[in-house]
Amino acid sequence: MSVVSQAKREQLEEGARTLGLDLTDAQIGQLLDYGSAILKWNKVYNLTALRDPALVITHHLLDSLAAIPALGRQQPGEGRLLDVGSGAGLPGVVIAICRPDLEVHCLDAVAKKMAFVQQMAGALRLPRLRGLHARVETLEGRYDVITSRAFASLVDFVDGSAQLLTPAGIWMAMKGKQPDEEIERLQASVDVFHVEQLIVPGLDAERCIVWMRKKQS
Ligand SMILES: C[S@@+](CC[C@H](N)C(=O)[O-])C[C@H]1O[C@@H](n2cnc3c(N)ncnc32)[C@H](O)[C@@H]1O
Repeated sequence: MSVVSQAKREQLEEGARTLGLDLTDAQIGQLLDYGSAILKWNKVYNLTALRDPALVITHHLLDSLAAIPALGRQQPGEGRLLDVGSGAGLPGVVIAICRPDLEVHCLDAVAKKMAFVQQMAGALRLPRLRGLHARVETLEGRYDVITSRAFASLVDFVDGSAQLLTPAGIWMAMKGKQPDEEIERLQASVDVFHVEQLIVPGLDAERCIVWMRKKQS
């Protein structure tokens, strides 16, 4: 853990506490190692525009961690989760660290980003994490939760992944400002059952999760 210092550990621990997360030392260590790896391998894999470790903590790690309590309320038990357009593995790798009960598949159309996620699965000893290289429209499988962060419009996210969601499954779209226009453009077959505002420690920006499911006919 060379790039991220002790000061960053404290920043992450304090942020996690503010979010009400009771993470173990091992999980904090995995998160810091992951943040360090993003910066270390950035030139090879083209993972992030950020260069400052403090910003990786707030904008990537804490921003993703802010969704963990909400995910726990919607999916308290085990299941299969797909993170679409995952890039460096956000939020999928953070979810895999915090929720070892879930099988987490990160998906991206860019092969080298998923090579990085697969590398993280080994380095961070996360046997239930996988990096999948494919376009979402062509993927096969069934998932209980499908997430995305900074991926696409809600319509494109839902249309592209509907074939992958179990009948009782839920979509978790991480967004900035509440996307009212995108919500209006969703098909009538999609039920937006909750829009949840998030506060990210150290980040002065609007964040929300749009929770959706298929309407039962
Ligand atoms: C803006 S990045 C967001 C990455 C990450 N979720 C984050 O929050 O930092 C969007 C990602 O979606 C991927 N992507 C775009 N279209 C895709 C598709 N049809 N199927 C899978 N991934 C796709 C891109 O390669 C890119 O890595």
